[in-house]
Amino acid sequence: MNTPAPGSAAARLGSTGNDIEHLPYGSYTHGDNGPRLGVRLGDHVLEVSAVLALLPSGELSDAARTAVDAPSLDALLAQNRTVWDEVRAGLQKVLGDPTHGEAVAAAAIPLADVTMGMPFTVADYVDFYGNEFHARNVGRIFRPTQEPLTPNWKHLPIGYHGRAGTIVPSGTDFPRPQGIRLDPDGVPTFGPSRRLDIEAEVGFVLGSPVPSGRVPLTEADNHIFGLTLTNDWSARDIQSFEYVPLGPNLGKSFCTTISPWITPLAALSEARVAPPERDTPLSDYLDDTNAAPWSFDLQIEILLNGEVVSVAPFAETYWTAAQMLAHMTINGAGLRAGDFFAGGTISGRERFQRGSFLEICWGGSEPMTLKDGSEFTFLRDGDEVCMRATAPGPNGSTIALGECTGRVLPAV
Ligand SMILES: O=C(O)/C=C/C(=O)CC(=O)CC(=O)O
Ligand SMILES: [Ca+2]
Ligand SMILES: [Mg+2]
Repeated sequence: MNTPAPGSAAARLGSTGNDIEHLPYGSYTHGDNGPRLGVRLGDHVLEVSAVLALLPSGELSDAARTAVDAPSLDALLAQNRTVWDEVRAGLQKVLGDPTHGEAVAAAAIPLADVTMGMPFTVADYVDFYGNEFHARNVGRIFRPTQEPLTPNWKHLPIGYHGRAGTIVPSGTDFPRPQGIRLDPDGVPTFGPSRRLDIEAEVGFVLGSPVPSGRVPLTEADNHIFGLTLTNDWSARDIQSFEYVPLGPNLGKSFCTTISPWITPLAALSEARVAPPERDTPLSDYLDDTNAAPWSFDLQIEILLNGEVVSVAPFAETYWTAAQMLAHMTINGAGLRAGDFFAGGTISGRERFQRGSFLEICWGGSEPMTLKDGSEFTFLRDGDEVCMRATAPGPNGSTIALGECTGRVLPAV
């Protein structure tokens, strides 16, 4: 990797996974100050507007200066790729410059001293179903007498609209959801979920609004600002009773956790890989035969109470984020700054590459044995799930995505 100039903030503060090639954004509160838009360098957060104020006057556009003088990413998302790139280049310039190293390091705040909030205001939220291994597994478990893959699956990225208002930043504990599910005798009964689960996903943050419709595959880079690890907590018993025929609703709308750090797309330039080979001809708007590679080499580790229980390979996801975005807008629907979509539960070929306990433990019929010898199927009160991932970064660096953690509290 490029060694940062001695004395620069990058040299003083940067660490593997969070060096000058990464620079994820978040919204932090420090004592009575904040929330403010921050950028992460090593185990510190820096106020973006303060860092960019160190650029020589005239080097930053008014649009960029105004957008970062803000509590979160919202104003920056409302700008466009040119401004996004300008801000990142400005941060890299200041943080790599030894002249500013001492001042920036003195103003840096240890992560242990801040509270991270939602990095942006979620506008609309869509959750896709883009991974073929997951879709086949869930099909077999939920609909054992039918073809696992529905007839539409290879023709379009299936998705449903989720609940934007219950997306929370990592570290937010939540009570076990309650709802109507079948009791052991098959009678619909109200009560706490008995099949509380996770879904390991990558979420994509959108910006550069389009008032109405159509973001072609070639424009995806101009609208996908960045990405974040996402856990779409799912109450399988509530979900499996309610979802016919309109899809998931309360079984998934109680809480969705994201990492508070949004990794900019530019930091993942080296992690981009081709998606799995397509075996079904696609409509022109989805046909990515000759498109730039739009998948990512990301291995997502899933930890249950600190124990790694699965490693989910994102690159196995069949539909790409560019295709999902093209699909979301092909009917004329525009996009707003802060729109967010998750790509679907990530699973691979092997059992311990699956991104949900539903799949790993096959609907509860195949418990897994934890390190302490106990058997596990679905989440218990007090369980904590953490997701983390690394990817190859620019110039030989490593990108460590921000962690996505949550804990289940007893039902209220
Ligand atoms: O009913 C089904 O086949 C599956 C439902 C889901 O798993 C929904 C979901 O959240 C999609 C995903 O994350 O892949
Ligand atoms: Ca999901
Ligand atoms: Mg959810």
